[in-house]
Amino acid sequence: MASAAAPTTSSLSLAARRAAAVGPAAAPLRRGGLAAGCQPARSLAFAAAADPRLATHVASRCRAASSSARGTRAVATMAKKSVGDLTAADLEGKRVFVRADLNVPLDDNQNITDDTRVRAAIPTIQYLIKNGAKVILSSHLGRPKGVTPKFSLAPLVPRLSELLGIQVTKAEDVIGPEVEKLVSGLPNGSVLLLENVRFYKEEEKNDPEFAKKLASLADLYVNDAFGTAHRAHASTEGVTKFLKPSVAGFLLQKELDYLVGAVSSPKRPFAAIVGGSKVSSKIGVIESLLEKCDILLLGGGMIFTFYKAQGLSVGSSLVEEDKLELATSLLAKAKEKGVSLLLPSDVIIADKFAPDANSQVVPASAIPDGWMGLDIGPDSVASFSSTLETTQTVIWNGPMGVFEFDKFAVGTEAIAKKLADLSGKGVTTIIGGGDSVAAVEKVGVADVMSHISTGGGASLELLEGKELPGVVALDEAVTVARSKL
Ligand SMILES: Nc1ncnc2c1ncn2[C@@H]1O[C@H](COP(=O)(O)OP(=O)(O)O)[C@@H](O)[C@H]1O
Ligand SMILES: O=C(OP(=O)(O)O)[C@H](O)COP(=O)(O)O
Repeated sequence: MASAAAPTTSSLSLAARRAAAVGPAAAPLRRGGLAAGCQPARSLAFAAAADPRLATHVASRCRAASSSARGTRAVATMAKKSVGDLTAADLEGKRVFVRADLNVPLDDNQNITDDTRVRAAIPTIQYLIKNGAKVILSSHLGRPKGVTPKFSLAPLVPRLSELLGIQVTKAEDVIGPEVEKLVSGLPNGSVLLLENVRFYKEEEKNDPEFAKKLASLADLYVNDAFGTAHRAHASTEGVTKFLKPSVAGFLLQKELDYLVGAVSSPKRPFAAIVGGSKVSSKIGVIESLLEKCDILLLGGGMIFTFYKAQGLSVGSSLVEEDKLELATSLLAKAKEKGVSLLLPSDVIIADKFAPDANSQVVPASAIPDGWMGLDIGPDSVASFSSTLETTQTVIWNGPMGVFEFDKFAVGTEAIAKKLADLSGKGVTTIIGGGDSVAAVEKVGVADVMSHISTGGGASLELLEGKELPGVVALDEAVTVARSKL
């Protein structure tokens, strides 16, 4: 069984949580894709920052086009009414319940150590306050069991106020008379942050009575909590039954545009890079991407299960013995679908699972007993890089090696730099949450990527082709496309 254990996710910060061609050598690439101008390329992200309504309209048009062109259920059902569809006439003086994902990492002194999710929540809130709404902002933080002071949302207030340029008020509770009093005193264009919604166990139980109480605070609902959209909780799903309209915020919409829209109708060639520790946790993603991509590059701990399935010696590398058949069938499936599946041709091996392990580069077919592969080697980096040069869209999920150890972060960092380089050349680059986001941030190239997901679990579910309850519950924007399905 596996002898190399990956660091546990709980030991990492949120950010950190947060080739030998063995398939067909050079299978012909499928062509096709969506009409020009309908790719959610970087220009859309910039447009969203400058004028969210513009981005909304471009994105809606693209989603409508992709739905009718391909008739895919996932794309059509993800076409949701947007906050950008609401005007000042809809919003002025209205109480708007905004569910955001402000689940940020805090240090021992309650300082925010990564404010990505706070910054990502700003465009929606800003749009609402500019249009005269009264924003009732809700989020969870951590996984508290009941009221737990260290999980209070109080540390969020200064950063939110700074980013919004107004003083955000905070309620001491989530529902109840005190909160109602604060809401009734809100002036237009203000923000009231509710306390951690998970202080109520009814939240995660999606209790209808609790959802009704949340809803009673407001006139309409905006869900911008992408990172929590895979949870059917009272503030993400239940509340929509009592508030109309229920619409998507700009962040949620952008995540869907990239993780569903760009992946369903990519500019081709479309490459997927999948890494991480185990093949078992990425089966759904690999199977789903095999239906869509032209090229699949595999890295991380999972490659050793593929090597072993092909009869190679893997030393004491991470192997899932019960997934050998699965690995063989995934290779066969790639061949059948005409997808170029590349495994690394060389690896960096270590004599122990530790940052100071002795290491050497060996061909994938020559891992000695007692040594374990912890990163992809230089030939693989070169080969993956030249393959990526041919692409127009790349999605990446999972590191190429044990990037938490500097010695074995080289492959992951090289891929991050390559994607940054391609992004600069107009390739759509999507980083699908989890540890690859941490790697991109570590290399300092996060800003140049087309899209970096703010949700690990949520992006994984989307990439597996699942629908997210927090999205499904929102009002539809496109009715014509649905009726064609
Ligand atoms: N060769 C390897 N052997 C053991 N663990 C690995 C290897 N390559 C990567 N990992 C580990 O995989 C973990 C990330 O896996 P996973 O959680 O599946 O990815 P993600 O968070 O991106 O979805 C990292 O902690 C990394 O150290
Ligand atoms: O951090 C989150 O998810 P992620 O770790 O999968 O990115 C979200 O805030 C969801 O939190 P949860 O997994 O406690 O529901």
